[in-house]
Amino acid sequence: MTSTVENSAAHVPSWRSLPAAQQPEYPDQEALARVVTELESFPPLVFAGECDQLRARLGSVARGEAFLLQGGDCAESFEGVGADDIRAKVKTLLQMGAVLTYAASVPVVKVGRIAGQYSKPRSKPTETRDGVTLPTYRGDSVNGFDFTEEARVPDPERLKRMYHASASTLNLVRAFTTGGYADLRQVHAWNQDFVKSSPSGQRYEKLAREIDNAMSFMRACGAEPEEFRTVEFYASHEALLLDYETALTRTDSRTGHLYDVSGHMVWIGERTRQMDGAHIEFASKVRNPIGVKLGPTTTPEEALEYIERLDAEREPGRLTFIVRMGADKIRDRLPTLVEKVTASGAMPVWVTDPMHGNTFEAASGHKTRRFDDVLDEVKGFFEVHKELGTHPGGIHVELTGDDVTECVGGGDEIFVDDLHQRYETACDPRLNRSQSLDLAFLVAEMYRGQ
Ligand SMILES: O=C[C@H](O)[C@H](O)COP(=O)(O)O
Ligand SMILES: C=C(OP(=O)(O)O)C(=O)O
Repeated sequence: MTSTVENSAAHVPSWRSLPAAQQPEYPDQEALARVVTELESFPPLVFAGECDQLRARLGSVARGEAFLLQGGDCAESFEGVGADDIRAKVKTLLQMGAVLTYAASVPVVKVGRIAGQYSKPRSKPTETRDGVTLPTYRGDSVNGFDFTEEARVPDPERLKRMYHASASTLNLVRAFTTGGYADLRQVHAWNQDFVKSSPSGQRYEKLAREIDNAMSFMRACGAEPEEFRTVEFYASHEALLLDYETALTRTDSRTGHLYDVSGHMVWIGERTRQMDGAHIEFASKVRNPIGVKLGPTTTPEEALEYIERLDAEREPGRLTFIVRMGADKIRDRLPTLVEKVTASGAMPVWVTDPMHGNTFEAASGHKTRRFDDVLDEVKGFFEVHKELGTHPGGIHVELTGDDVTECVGGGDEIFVDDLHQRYETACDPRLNRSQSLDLAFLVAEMYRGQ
């Protein structure tokens, strides 16, 4: 991972002249220009070689040899850059990874929605409370969550805070995943604060004992691979704010290619995937593995055009389609997409995001999701792939390591009346730790049945 990445200020990025949806309207353009110049001088957050490695891992997923677990916050916050918060998220993903690897017997590629997920596209530009209308909150990278006029003004200085928050997070994630915390001999330790109180924790503990036995057996046979001690973990976020992503796009001196060094993988969201828009053009120019969210209105022709634009070489691992149709639509809409894409000879990674198509507002006013709808969309995704003989490549979920009450249902059931108890998300409702583990067990069962 020694590639040097140079600043690409000399390149005139083609995407800058195209319409870009969901960008903040900064009142002070000179301040923005100063911040962008500063960001261009900052070192990369990830190395180009790491992005290549993730592309290769996703290539295995595309070929049906591995499974992608992508998850983390809906919106990271600058306040959440504490060790406890980050550890809880990493721990949850490691536990889910252990469940999937062991119970589904498949290598799991672990990618966090982490260290860069600070920007949110919104349905409406404004929010009204008690007759007062203010600009909507667009993530800590843009404006403040507080409902005040001052907080809601987009501030370019926040782009620098996003960079520094991402750097600290990534630093800790790297320490956790390579410095001993992710050692498989810790499978029990990850569960310690959790096991007694929760059914999923108890189920996990049983699985951890089996993993322990399997490892003891392997050690007795003289085998203790490096993979037991460290975990490959990658960072991803939505490439939404093009001022930021462009400033962190650099030329890799090894190859001369552009890489967005703000994260290993970036995705283009449902609201910014316009074919003639700046986001798709941007994604077409960088060599990172790219995700595109596909909502229920996506046509097969569009999917094929994304492949032409983003993966003309048909390189397995380059393009991931993150399907978020809703539990009520996936069985109807996904089959034609998969059929036509497969018939074209392309081999994208197919991943289900069972969160974004299943949001509704509870009577209390909380945005929420039913665990059963999430599960049903995942089931639909597996059914479609089974029917077509294609590979259900992974899941993409919004989750947290904390015991929040944002989504209803799950084995340790949360009811609509519980939502107010710990509703902490800055934007969309996340699965809590227990619901995340429940989901991992159920997905492992579905994968085995495939
Ligand atoms: O996380 C995704 C979007 O940013 C989010 O669903 C938008 O939410 P909104 O419809 O409340 O704007
Ligand atoms: C905004 C998101 O999703 P989508 O683009 O699918 O709505 C997200 O994943 O944060």
